[in-house]
Amino acid sequence: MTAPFPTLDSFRAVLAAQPAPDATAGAAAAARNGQLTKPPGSLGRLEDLAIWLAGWQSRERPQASAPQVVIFAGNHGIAARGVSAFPPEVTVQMVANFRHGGAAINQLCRAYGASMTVHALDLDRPTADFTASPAMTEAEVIAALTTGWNAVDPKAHLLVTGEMGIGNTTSAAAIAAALLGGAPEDWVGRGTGVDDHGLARKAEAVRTGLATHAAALSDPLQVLRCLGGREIAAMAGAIARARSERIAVVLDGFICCAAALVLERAQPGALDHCLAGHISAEAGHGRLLDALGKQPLLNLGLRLGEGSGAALALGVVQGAVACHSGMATFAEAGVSGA
Ligand SMILES: O=C(O)c1ccc[n+]([C@@H]2O[C@H](COP(=O)([O-])O)[C@@H](O)[C@H]2O)c1
Ligand SMILES: Cc1cc2nc[nH]c2cc1C
Repeated sequence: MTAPFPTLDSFRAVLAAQPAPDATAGAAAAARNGQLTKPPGSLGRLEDLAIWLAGWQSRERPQASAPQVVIFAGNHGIAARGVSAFPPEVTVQMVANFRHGGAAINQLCRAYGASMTVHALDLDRPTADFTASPAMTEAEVIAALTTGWNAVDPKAHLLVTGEMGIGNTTSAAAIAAALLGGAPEDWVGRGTGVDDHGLARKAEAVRTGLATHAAALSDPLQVLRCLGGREIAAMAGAIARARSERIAVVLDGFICCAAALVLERAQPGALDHCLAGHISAEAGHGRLLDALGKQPLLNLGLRLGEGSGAALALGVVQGAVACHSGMATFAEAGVSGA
């Protein structure tokens, strides 16, 4: 299927016409939850998770055995400004590692029974350095959104969007600063491990980028085009497609959430089908999650990206679904109620 948005304005229209969860299925799942052999509420957030997922999947008993992980890779012009601890060639090298099964995300996909696809977006053609000109043309950002849109398997029970892109924490920080305000220093972090000088170069790059594109920043989709990257746009496209298929999404770290933020700002409520898988160690992620109104499932100090924190959270969702669908009711088990 080709994506139904040849322009950013048509993508905006797609976002404005997305489906809602099925309240009847949610109510049926909540009723079942109330009958299960446990004190009411004793499974905490697992109960809410299963009920929420039932609404999106339109079934009383939700499923989580067939999750999909999509990994998008992109290269960034901003990387030439000394904003990463690693050189840009690592992006293409890690794509090869993903394809050979050697990365962390490959192991986590195996652990949780997730399928995984890897999408390298024009790696030999980095985006423009956003301090000087827009990172992407409209055609380029549409192409990346379309790659993301088309990467989603409509049969998946859940979606994780992951990324790989040297320099992309600077791009994500610029997006967050543009859409949420605050100082560049509030949004830049150590990324792959930059020192204090690298951190200062990141803040300076964000400051210059915001000044260069000031006239365009009132439109979230222009923020994505001017300050984003191809893998960031592809994640936004995949998250939007998942919503159109009513597939719930588990968000990953700082870069994934910056992509998601673009959708939320373009269309409030666009992330109702998303949950925060984890809080990453990247400095601005907690503030970003607060702005999205999402409470992370896990806090493990991860700062890897590539969908790893969200993939780990798949295990929690699978636990929630296993309890909801497999437990006996008080009546079935002959257990006395309160
Ligand atoms: O997911 C996160 O929160 C996260 C935090 C720090 C770094 N990363 C990963 O590291 C890369 C970006 O870091 P950097 O220093 O090159 O901007 C990119 O490939 C991300 O997947 C990811
Ligand atoms: C080695 C390496 C692996 C990664 N995976 C996601 N981002 C990454 C960044 C680096 C540098």
